[in-house]
Amino acid sequence: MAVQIAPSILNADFAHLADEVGRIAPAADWVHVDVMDGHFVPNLTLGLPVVERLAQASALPLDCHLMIEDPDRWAPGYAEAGAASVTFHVEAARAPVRLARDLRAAGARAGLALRPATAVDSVRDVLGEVDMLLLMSVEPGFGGQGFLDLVLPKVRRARELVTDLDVRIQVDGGVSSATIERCVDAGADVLVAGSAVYGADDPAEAVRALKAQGQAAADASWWGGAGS
Ligand SMILES: O=C(CO)[C@H](O)[C@H](O)COP(=O)(O)O
Ligand SMILES: [Co+2]
Repeated sequence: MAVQIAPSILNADFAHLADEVGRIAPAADWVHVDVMDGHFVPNLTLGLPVVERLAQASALPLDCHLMIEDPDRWAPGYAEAGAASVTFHVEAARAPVRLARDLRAAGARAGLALRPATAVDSVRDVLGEVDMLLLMSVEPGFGGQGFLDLVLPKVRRARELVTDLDVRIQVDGGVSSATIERCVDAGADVLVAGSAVYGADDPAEAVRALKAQGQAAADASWWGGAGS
């Protein structure tokens, strides 16, 4: 299974978003768009109108990470706006199964996100309804935070639980050349990297380097190639 890199534009220049996506487009698999509402997390970023225009302007598929309250109400709009993947937090959703089905019906991949303190086993019965499980390795809200090692056993557990399912495991927060191997070795196959990519002189080259490092770790891992 190919390891994928989804650079987060959280630390990109918001005045030139389309250009910033263009800088990673030659190397990235997705562009990770962090939507924050100032309620679910103590930060406010961007919303539906920006995502709608970015989906039209971007050469990459949009991987929207919704850190918002009431995703049951708002998330399907992101799928309709053109996001290829829409991930909502289980801590905020009232009806995660229905919402995942709504997202898929709207043509998007459905993702379920867990804050660092939320146990993977709490969503095991829902995994058959989603395309991706996002495990946060920082408290959501800000880029540039230190990686929380506590995510690693959660990633391993998640990889065990999706053995017979077509579900990607995404790790988000503090992913860099110093942490990516541990994430992939545990079982992650989609890595979000914000500051490690946009803080580099050559963001596309940073993505290529992370991908090569991640793929080598996957090939050597206990689960390597086991996923679909
Ligand atoms: O969801 C997020 C924060 O809530 C971001 O995707 C994440 O923090 C990426 O930035 P960095 O790689 O700098 O940690
Ligand atoms: Co994110």
